[in-house]
This record gives sequence, C-alpha cells and structure tokens, in this order.
Amino acid sequence: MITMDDIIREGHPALRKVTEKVEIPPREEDKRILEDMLEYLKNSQDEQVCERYGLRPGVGLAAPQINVNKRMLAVHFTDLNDKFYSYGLFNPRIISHSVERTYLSSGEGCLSVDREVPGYVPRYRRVTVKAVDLEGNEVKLRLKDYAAIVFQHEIDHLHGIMFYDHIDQEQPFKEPENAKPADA
Ligand SMILES: CC(C)(C)[C@H](NC(=O)Nc1cc(F)cc(F)c1)C(=O)N(CC(=O)NO)CC1CCCC1
Ligand SMILES: [Zn+2]
Repeated sequence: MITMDDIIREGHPALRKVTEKVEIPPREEDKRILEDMLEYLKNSQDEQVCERYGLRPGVGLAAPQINVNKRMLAVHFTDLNDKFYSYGLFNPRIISHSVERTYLSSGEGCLSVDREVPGYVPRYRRVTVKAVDLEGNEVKLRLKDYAAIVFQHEIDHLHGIMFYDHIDQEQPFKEPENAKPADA
C-alpha cells in the first residue's frame, strides 16, 4: 500500500517533470500502480486506516507524487453538490474549457507541499476531460467548480506544475478576473 513515505515533497525534481504518456491498453504494472493510488485516497479518508498508517487525507493524487513518471491520476471525493467522483485515469487531457474561472476562497494545498502557501489559485470554472479509465474505456467528463479544480490540480502535476505557480505573487488574494469562488 502507498503511505506518506512514498509521497515525494516539493524540491524533488520529479515534481517538475512532464510525464510520459501511458501505453494503451495499459500494462498490468501500470494498472497496479493506478489502483494503489486510488486505494491511497480511499485509505486516507478512512479514519481507522488513516490514523493507523499516519496518512494525510487526500482527494486526488498524481503519479509524479509517488515518483512515477507516467501520465496517470486518481481522484476520490464528493463535490459541494454531493456528486461523487472516484476514478483512476490514464492520459487525462483537457479537451475544452470555459473562459470563466473559479477558485477556492481557502486557497489550495498539496500532499507534496508541507507548508501553507496562501493565495487564490485561479482555474477554469468548467473543463471537459478525456481519458482512459482502469477498465481501458475512453471516458469524457464534463466538470465544473470544485470537481473542475481537483482535476486541474492533478492534471497540472502531470505537466510539472504546482498550485502555487498560479498564485499572483504581488496580490495573492486579489479577486481573479472573470471568476467566482467555487466554495462561496
Ligand atoms: C492537500 C490536501 C489539503 C490534503 C488536499 N485536500 C483537500 O483539499 N481537502 C480534503 C481532503 C480530504 F481527503 C477530505 C476532505 F474532506 C477534504 C488534497 O487532497 N489535495 C490533493 C493533492 O494534493 N493532489 O495532488 C489538494 C487539493 C487542492 C485543490 C484540489 C486538490
Ligand atoms: Zn497536489
């Protein structure tokens, strides 16, 4: 199982690499890694398991965060409208997005960042994501608000981008243009 010891932290060069696309159909080894990533998220949200193994509760995890240079991510969360998302995805890509943007009024954190980095992280309010799921099926997801934020945060990791790269250094809490908070 994946524990916090397997999650690399900022400063590790693997977090700044652009990941390699995964061969489709996915090999058993790649499926195993992605299943382990999804299992981490489930474990981290289970009070007993989280406590026993000292896990940080997470809603999403990208392969670079466990030092795997492959384009895959896992998400496991319920959004603010109680819609449930639980996916292991290969080669996810944003195929279209809104002009309108959104952000979390509380800012963002990251399982690979052991410090607070204050500031709004502007993201697209709506994104359409295409990917291949753990069963090898092509999926097309239309996401908005919190769900769109989680997926963009994870897809950023696949391109070596950290959430704080998006924060306006001069005015971290300036209202982003053409945006409304996802958690208002
Ligand atoms: C970094 C951390 C603060 C742990 C963040 N969690 C989070 O935002 N809320 C959360 C987590 C739970 F498990 C249960 C719950 F109710 C609330 C998170 O998982 N990530 C994932 C990550 O680091 N992926 O690389 C960061 C989020 C910031 C915005 C989207 C994902
Ligand atoms: Zn992260």
